[in-house]
Order: sequence, then C-alpha cells, then structure tokens
Amino acid sequence: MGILSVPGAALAQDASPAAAQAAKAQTAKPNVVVLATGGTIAGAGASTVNSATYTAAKVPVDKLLAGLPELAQIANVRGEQVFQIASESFTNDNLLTLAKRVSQLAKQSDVDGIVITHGTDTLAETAYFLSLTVHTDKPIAVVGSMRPGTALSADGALNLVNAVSVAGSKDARGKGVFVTMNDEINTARDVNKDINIQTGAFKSQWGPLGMVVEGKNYWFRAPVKRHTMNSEFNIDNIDKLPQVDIVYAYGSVQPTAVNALVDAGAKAIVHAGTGNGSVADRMVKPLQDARGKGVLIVRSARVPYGFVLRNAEQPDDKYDWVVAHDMRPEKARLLTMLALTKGANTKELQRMFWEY
Ligand SMILES: N[C@@H](CC(=O)O)C(=O)O
Repeated sequence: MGILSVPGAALAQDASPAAAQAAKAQTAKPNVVVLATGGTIAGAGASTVNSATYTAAKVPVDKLLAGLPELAQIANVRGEQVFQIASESFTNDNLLTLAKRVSQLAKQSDVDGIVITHGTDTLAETAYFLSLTVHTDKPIAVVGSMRPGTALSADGALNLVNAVSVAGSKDARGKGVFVTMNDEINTARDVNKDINIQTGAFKSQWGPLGMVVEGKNYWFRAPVKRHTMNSEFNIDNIDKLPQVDIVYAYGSVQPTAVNALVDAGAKAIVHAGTGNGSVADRMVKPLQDARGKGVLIVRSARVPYGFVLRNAEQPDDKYDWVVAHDMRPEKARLLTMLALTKGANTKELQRMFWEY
C-alpha cells in the first residue's frame, strides 16, 4: 500500500456492501452542532492590543465558523445562533431554552456531539446545568475565550477547535459535559472561572479530566459524580425554575438581604459563608426564621476551594439546614433549583449535594 493510501481503501477492494459501509464509517467525520450564545469568543475589540477592552457578543456564529477552516478537517460542523449575549446577563429562561435545544439535538441520529460557545463569566454554571439536565451519552463541550478574536494571542480559535474535536470524539462519550479551554478538558461539575484576566482561567480543584493536543484527547480521569444519563433531572420535563438566591457573608453583614429575599418569595437561600461556610451570629436567627417559613437554607462557602462539612461551624441537623459540599454558591443555587422542581425536602437535597 502506498504512503498516501487512505484508511479503509484496502477494505473497499472487498466488493461486499457491508465492507464498503464499514470503510465509509471508518473514514466518516462526526457531525457536530455549534450552538452560539455570545460572550468574548464572539467579541471584537478596536485594535489588536485590546485584550480586555472590547465588546462581547458581536460576531455571528456563521462568521466564527467560516474563520476556522481547520474545523472541516475534524468534523462536519454547522452552527446555530441561540442567543447573542454576554453571559453575565444569562437568566434561568436562557438556561431552559439552551438545555432544551441541546437535548433535542442530542436525540437526533445525525448529531454526534454538541458544542456551546458561551461567555466565560457564567460558563461554568451553564455547563453544570447541562450536565445535570440533559440525558445523553453524546459529548457536550462548552467553550469560551478570555480574549476576543481581534486581540493578539486570541485564545478562542484553538479553544473552539478543541471543543469540536472533543464533542466529535467517540472516546468522550458517556463522560458528560466538558469545558474545553486552554488545552484542558475539565468536567462541568468541578470547573470554575478562577481568574478574570488570563487564558488559563478555568480550573477544577480536583484536576482536569485530560488535555487536547493537536486534535487528540488524552484522558487521565473520569467523573465519579452523577451526570447526564444518570441524572434524576431531565430538561424535557422542566419548564420553570423556582426562585433561589444567594446571600454573601462579610464582616458586619446584616440580615437585610435574607429578610428581603424571603419577602420577595425565595424558595431557598444559598448562604455564601466565610471559611468553612461559617455564619455570623446575628445571621443565625434570620436564617432559622426563614427556614421556619419553609425556605430551604443551603450553607456554602465564599472560599473557592475545599468543601463545607455538615454540622461543623453550625448544627445543620438541629437547624434542618443543608450543606453545599464543594459546590460554589452559584452552582449550589442551580442544584437547589432543580431539586425544588422535584419538591425535594432538606434530606433529599442533602443527598443530591453528595451525589451530583
Ligand atoms: N463578560 C463576558 C466575558 C467573557 O466572555 O469572557 C461574558 O461572560 O460574556
């Protein structure tokens, strides 16, 4: 066989239709749909030195894809513009619309994987929401960029190529939802945006699952928590999310926000506590009162790493509070909203925080 022969050519010499089909399958590229939602990856600045001063959510998805001929070598890619917004403006309705579209596409036999382009500010939240609600074993990669495409050393192009490569890979199947930034493959559950000005912004405290190098995935771990196919939440059955809010702890904090949120109808409050989710003495009673009115109280931490221990710092059993384990407040909010769609009580919600 000559050096330029293509894989499958030897099989194709066998005239049987099955062999021809097998050869075709071997060489066929995966079909990947890119759902665009905006963010810096679709941003544009006035000049190449504008890495931080620019307008997010400007470039339409077709233009983004057309600027990357490399994509055609790895997959049959088509784009859909779902939103064109900066991700700090994402709402619950945006989450529902996006997750439902991802779920529809994942059911199609002509779709092998899905990529979502997204602003980085709330990217980790959306990725976690998808991993909790979309029932599929097809790879879903959420991706953004820290610099707009107009800047020197723009990171979006390679991030997007890597996202398409992961979404189209058979070896990514069943591993859930990924965030593919800065050559790393991180699992949606663990990853967070940890710095607001460098390309290595997305980190998981438990480490990445792997890396993508020159279009090949190198896996080192697999997620152990429940996600996608094994989740008890299914976006196909969810049309509305209940009001869950976050209260931030700091020196001199007063109960004003807790009381206002309860009055505004919050069904649960995530307390972003100091240290190991500690709660100021003057906040304990207002939180207990809220719980007395039926509001679920979730104790999380504003400290980015580590995890909150049950009955350490506060007697959670006695107060009927829940701890968010290692979930940051904004992700604890998502799981709590989903739990409430199922009418979960504090015991069930606590079980979910251990499992997801
Ligand atoms: N504010 C932007 C930042 C980014 O995309 O990096 C956003 O989240 O949409």
